[in-house]
Amino acid sequence: MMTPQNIASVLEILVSDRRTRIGLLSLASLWLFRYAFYSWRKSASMRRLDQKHSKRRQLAQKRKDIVRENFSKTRSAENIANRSAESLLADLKNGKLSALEVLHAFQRKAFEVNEKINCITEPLPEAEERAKELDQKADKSGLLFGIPVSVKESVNIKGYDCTAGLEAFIDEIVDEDAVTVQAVKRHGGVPFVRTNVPQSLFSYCCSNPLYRETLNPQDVSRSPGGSSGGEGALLGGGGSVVGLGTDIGGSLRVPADFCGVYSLKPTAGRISTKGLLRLSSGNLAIRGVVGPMGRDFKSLVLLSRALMSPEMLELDPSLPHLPFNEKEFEKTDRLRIGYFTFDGVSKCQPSNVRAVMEAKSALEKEGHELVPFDFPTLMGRAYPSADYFVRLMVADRGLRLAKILENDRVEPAIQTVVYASVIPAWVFRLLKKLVGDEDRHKAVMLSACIGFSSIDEYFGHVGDFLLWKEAFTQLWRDHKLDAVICPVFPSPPVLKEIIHRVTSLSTYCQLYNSLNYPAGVVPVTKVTQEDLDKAADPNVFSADTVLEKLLLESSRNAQGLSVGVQCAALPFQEEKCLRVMRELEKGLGKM
Ligand SMILES: CCCCCCCCCCCCCCCCCC(=O)NCCO
Repeated sequence: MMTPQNIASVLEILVSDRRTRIGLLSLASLWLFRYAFYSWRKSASMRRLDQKHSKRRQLAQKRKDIVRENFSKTRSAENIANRSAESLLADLKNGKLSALEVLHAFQRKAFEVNEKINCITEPLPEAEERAKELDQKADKSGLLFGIPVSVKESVNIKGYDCTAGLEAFIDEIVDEDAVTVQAVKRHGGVPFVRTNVPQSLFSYCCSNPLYRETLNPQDVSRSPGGSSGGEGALLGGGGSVVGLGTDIGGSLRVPADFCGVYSLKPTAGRISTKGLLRLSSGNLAIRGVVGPMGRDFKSLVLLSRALMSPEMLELDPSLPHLPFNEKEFEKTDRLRIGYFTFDGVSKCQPSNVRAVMEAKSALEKEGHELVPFDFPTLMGRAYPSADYFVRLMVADRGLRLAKILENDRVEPAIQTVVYASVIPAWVFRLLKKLVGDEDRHKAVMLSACIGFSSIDEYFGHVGDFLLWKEAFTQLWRDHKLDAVICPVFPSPPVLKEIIHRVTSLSTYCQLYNSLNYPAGVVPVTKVTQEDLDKAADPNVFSADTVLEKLLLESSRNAQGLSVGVQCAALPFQEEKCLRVMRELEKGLGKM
């Protein structure tokens, strides 16, 4: 038996022998040398990385200086940046406003907002020339003529690197604008700033080692959400009126909800994704999309029209020929709309349930029929929807992401994906057995960590996923629904300290990515003290899972923050989706 005495005597024998002593010493020195070498190599590579970041930030600063000098020449025009795209467009077309003065007003405002919440990565100095060119034009017919448009950093802009905060892409200059940016330009839009994102876009945060953290314009202790967080924050802060974001699991919708603005996640295949950072483009089960965001509803519609215009279709002929259908959007007949406030996975706090119920009343006021659509109960349980989503999102067990991040600093939000990928799947399989299904969020995450042991298993899973999608659509048809309204997120905007932990709570958004249905966000209400009192009362609301408890903590002092609602329609029915959003706006008295 190994007692301390035994060990001591073995050690004594070992060190008493000269050759063993030399051998042990050599081994120890070798190990020390190796350790020192790797530590030196790691710190040298981190120093190189810091230099690379700092050089890139200097370039962004240079661009800021150029732009600041340009807009400083024009007098301050706060009232221009406050106006909707529709009202600006009218004056740009009748010549009361020039594209250059509108651009300068938005640049000034965007810089002002950026000082407080760090939402732009850099401005686009070439916007100055573009605005001047537009001012020389006799033909002012574009849908976005002279309107400044902000663009998420991961959307390609010719002459810039699109990094998503990843070291691997710094200084990789792209040679063509994304199709959506080209479409914006064809319609006379003026891309003017690039907005911040979380590292890799694979989270609902908005922080990366290169451009650092963006804060929520409504409350700087909170996150603007992600991944189109810089966009949401800039729009919510008033520094832009329309912008481009992307979404594979809620990235257009969570930031819109958290920042009190509007967005539309289109059906994958409706708007061209050519020219987006290709991080998850190989995932054909859950497809990433690019879509519009707006400070107000009409501005959102304006950009939606441009992004679904014949001009966009001409730029990407691989898409089905479905130009924006004005007739469908303008229809006024009575709609049958389903609603739900629990998806079977993430329990909504009282403020978020109330938002849906107020949206329901608003739509009823406009003459529409609202019916409960309790799909989790009707389909057995909704747990599979979240489970399908996460498992398919990391079907490679995060290996691709881990490889891209090999020489990078890794943000907390994606550390789980990167570090869990080196742990064998059987460990998670065992853990899942031990933990069970009671904590729904833990169970979903553990499923994701297990991944697939063969392509055969993966194909089988995708096959089941397709059947689940069919069953959902059938249920929708059985209920004769035109659309559905539901929460965007289960709580008000989240504190920045915990935003990296909410991945498995964003199930209301992920649902429509799994289904590939269009879904838009409308801000409906603001959190009240009464909502918070109800949330804190265990007789009214009980948080079930560890993460729901965390969210509840995070909602303290959230009074006054915006809460939105999602409106969804069947695939390729973006116009109907926007129509429901319009009806909701009317019912809420905003139009
Ligand atoms: C061994 C594998 C470890 C995985 C553990 C962690 C599970 C993560 C589950 C999946 C995460 C999915 C996050 C999706 C966020 C999407 C945000 C978004 O919409 N981004 C836009 C991209 O254009």
